Amino acid sequence: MNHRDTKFGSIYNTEEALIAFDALLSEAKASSSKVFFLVDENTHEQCLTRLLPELPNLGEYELLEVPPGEESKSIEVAAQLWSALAELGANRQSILVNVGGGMITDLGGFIASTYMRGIRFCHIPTSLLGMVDASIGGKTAVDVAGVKNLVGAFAACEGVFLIPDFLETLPERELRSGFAEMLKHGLIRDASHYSDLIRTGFEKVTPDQVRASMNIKLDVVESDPLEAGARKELNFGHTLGHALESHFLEAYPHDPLLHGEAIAFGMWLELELSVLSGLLDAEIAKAIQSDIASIFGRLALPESEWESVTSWLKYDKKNTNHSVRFVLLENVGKAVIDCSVDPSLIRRAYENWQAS
Ligand SMILES: O=C(O)C(=O)C[C@@H](O)[C@H](O)[C@H](O)COP(=O)(O)O
Repeated sequence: MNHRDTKFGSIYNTEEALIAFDALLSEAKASSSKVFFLVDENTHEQCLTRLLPELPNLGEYELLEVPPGEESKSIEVAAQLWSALAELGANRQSILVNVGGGMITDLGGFIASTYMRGIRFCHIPTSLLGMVDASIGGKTAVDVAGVKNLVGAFAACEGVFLIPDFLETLPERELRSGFAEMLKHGLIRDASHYSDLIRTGFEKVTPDQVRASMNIKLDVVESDPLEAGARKELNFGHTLGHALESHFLEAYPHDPLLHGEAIAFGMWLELELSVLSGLLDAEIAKAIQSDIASIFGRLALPESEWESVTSWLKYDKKNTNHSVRFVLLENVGKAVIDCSVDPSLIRRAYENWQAS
């Protein structure tokens, strides 16, 4: 089978994914393990209804549904789901199947790894971001007090079943959001992956490119599963990106930035910081920043809002002794972790961004 076994579960690709998932269901049926699907309203309608008829071994199952959007990735929704699992008779033999984007796989992974101190779970990522990033590597989390992924745990799932056909169900904005994480993989580890993606564009992303991006993430995660060092590279664009995302969730709850959009702007800013810190050639940064702007547009952010954005930096998990640590680039494909940056440079990066 064309799959890759990892410390955080096996990854099954394309044609093999349905067969492998059906085999898991068959095993669950044989051992009378109760199966629960976690979906949001969109993935229920557009993905689960397409998936279920393809599964000859699907027996009885229970459905858990949450509203779409980052607001569902909360401790309150997690508590409702724990209660629902208990009421529906979930036990240590049960398996939770998370069908959705990053919000569903982060949330579902979190409730499964904590319910009864951990039940089996697997992911069927339906968004580009879920496929190349969120479903891989065992990070589970909910947002607390507005802080992205503040509470969670590393937990291994039974498997990630990758069905690229689900990309057809995605609105353009979601596809573009996931593309940001693919660009990130190229920027931190593989210049040719980056150029290939820029040549293709997010609208025409191919299953091969999805697999290539996923494999970059897997290589990083396998080398440092618990983020003691190299895995921090995957946080390029996320220090300021998460701060932007938290600010928008708080200030514009009905029109927040998507995760990948925030990360794209975060990467623009952290490229600028890489130049201002003397690590990266300004021309190289300018070319990538122009790629980012042509895909994600520009974001006008008044100074008063920038103050709010920077106030979220104190919660970043990479901080050391209360000092913010960035992941910067010294070249395309070469990231540097644990970079401390003078606050005046962060301010200049913002000013240059707004003037660009
Ligand atoms: O898997 C990782 O490690 C990452 O940092 C990948 C990120 O793209 C991803 O968004 C992750 O969920 C962010 O994690 P966090 O540790 O910064 O909350």
